[in-house]
Amino acid sequence: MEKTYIDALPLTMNSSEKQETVCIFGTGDFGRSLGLKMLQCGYFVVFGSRNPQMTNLLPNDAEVLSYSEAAKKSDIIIIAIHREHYDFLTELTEVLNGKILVDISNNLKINQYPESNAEYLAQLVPGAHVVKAFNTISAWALQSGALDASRQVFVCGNDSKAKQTVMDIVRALGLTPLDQGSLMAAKEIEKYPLQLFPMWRFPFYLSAALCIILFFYCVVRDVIYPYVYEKKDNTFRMAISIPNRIFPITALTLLALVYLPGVIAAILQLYRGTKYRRFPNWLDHWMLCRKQLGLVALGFAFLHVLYTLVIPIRYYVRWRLGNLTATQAILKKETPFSTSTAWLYDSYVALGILGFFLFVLLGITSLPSVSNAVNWREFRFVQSKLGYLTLILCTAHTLVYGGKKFLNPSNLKWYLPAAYVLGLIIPCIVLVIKFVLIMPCVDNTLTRIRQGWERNSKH
Ligand SMILES: Cc1cc2nc3c(=O)[nH]c(=O)nc-3n(C[C@H](O)[C@H](O)[C@H](O)COP(=O)(O)OP(=O)(O)OC[C@H]3O[C@@H](n4cnc5c(N)ncnc54)[C@H](O)[C@@H]3O)c2cc1C
Ligand SMILES: NC(=O)C1=CN([C@@H]2O[C@H](COP(=O)(O)OP(=O)(O)OC[C@H]3O[C@@H](n4cnc5c(N)ncnc54)[C@H](OP(=O)(O)O)[C@@H]3O)[C@@H](O)[C@H]2O)C=CC1
Ligand code: HEM
Ligand SMILES: [Fe+3]
Repeated sequence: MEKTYIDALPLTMNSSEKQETVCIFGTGDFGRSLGLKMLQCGYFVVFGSRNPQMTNLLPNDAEVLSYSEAAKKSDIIIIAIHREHYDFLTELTEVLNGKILVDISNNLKINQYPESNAEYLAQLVPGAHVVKAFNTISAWALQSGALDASRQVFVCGNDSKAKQTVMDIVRALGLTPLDQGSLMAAKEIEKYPLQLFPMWRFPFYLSAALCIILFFYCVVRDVIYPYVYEKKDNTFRMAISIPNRIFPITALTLLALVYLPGVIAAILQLYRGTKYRRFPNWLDHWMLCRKQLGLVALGFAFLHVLYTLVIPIRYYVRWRLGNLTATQAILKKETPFSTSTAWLYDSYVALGILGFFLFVLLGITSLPSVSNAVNWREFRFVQSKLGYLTLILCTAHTLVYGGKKFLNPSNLKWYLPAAYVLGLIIPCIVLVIKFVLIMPCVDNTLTRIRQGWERNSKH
């Protein structure tokens, strides 16, 4: 028989200690991958199968029996079968009674059934202890070892001893068990593998909407307006200069929206005079998505820096510079050096660089390997204190860039101000309110509330 890759693997450790036996129902993708992993981690595995003689894909150290025979061999039975095929388990209630049944199943869509698969299994075999686990791990990741993405195994069950036993197996396989409580949590756990970036949706939709609105705004001001009034074809601006307005303004707006909920939370806590009331759902959800908002903002800031780097090599910039020089040479006219303008340009670029530096630092601290290495106070110092400093620097960068243009009526086109003015609205609101909140009289009250003081305390 040709050597399959399975034979080559050093499957079981030659340990004298008693190998715990685990039974796996189902010899499909997941059953096989989990069985192989368990053998490698020192367990003895018995497979239950409809056709025990078909064992070529299974590790040779494993035993393959009929479902009823296999169930007798172990107190722990992992059901690696689709929920649709559970009904045969009702014929095995005798032998399954008192045993731990591990439900690992997922469905194809959220809320496909009224109850979770694990609760359905508990209804089918009421005498067994059903524990939900492993459903967020993929068979492929188990097999290939590329578990970095999903090392976490969400576990829930009504019998704490049974849950502990399963969590010990999860740890023995080198995975991280997360106790989610009673079997009622199974419904939520079965949703996890079906969700697609749940916390990234709001930031993505918001930034897409911002980019679209800003694109049309800039096209009206920078392309249509000059065409109507000066017959100038500025359509080429849509390649670099308009994106280099859209991206930084989106980055700045999103950055401000990261800190706006903290400010709203503070105002709510001051207004209510307590911290013991839940925030409205929209604010809670917004708070929970701040990391994703911040990282998307950082992405746009990176784009802005890249687009800015290419400004000097753009044909339009070099043409304009060359033209200006030639005109000055012909007219023998020189533009006197203006220190204030030099100051203005260098300072706004310097502010942008410093803002961007801190922005990247925020991004680095949000990497799990870094955020796990700092304590909560350090994390909050970076994320909150330095976060606000980032917002201040980037807002100042934009304000100084706008400089005097801001007040110049000729800058209005069809009464529309320059796009960067729109980008300054939310950051300035956040910074002004934050400035009020850190006033000692306000800050002391807020700190007391956050330490548990209540204005209308009942005790
Ligand atoms: C690039 C980048 C990366 C980021 N990465 C992360 C990240 O990894 N993790 C992260 O959390 N944020 C991240 N953020 C978002 C932001 O930096 C943090 O959320 C930061 O802590 C917000 O600070 P804050 O002062 O606005 O509010 P906070 O410091 O969160 O809160 C201000 C006050 O509000 C109260 N409060 C806060 N949340 C609640 C709540 N849910 N219920 C009741 N009271 C509450 C607290 O008492 C707190 O003192 C990132 C931002 C950026 C730009
Ligand atoms: N694949 C994955 O990455 C993951 C799978 N899961 C869950 O694990 C369970 C198994 O998934 P997977 O291994 O991929 O599925 P497969 O279809 O590959 O295997 C299912 C196994 O169930 C057994 N079975 C028992 N009765 C029936 C029946 N009537 N019809 C068909 N098969 C039957 C079969 O084993 P036999 O022929 O030996 O009886 C079959 O091999 C599912 O609940 C799935 O949601 C969870 C996380 C990830
Ligand atoms: C290395 C860092 C940075 C550099 C060198 C830089 C440089 C520049 C330059 C040269 C401009 C003018 C662009 C033009 O005239 O076409 C500009 C505009 C702008 N920058 Fe930056 N910047 C940096 C970081 C940032 C960051 C981090 C933000 C905000 C999060 C930001 C927000 C803006 C905004 C809003 C504008 C105005 C865009 C417009 O309306 O034209 N910049 N920046
Ligand atoms: Fe969410």
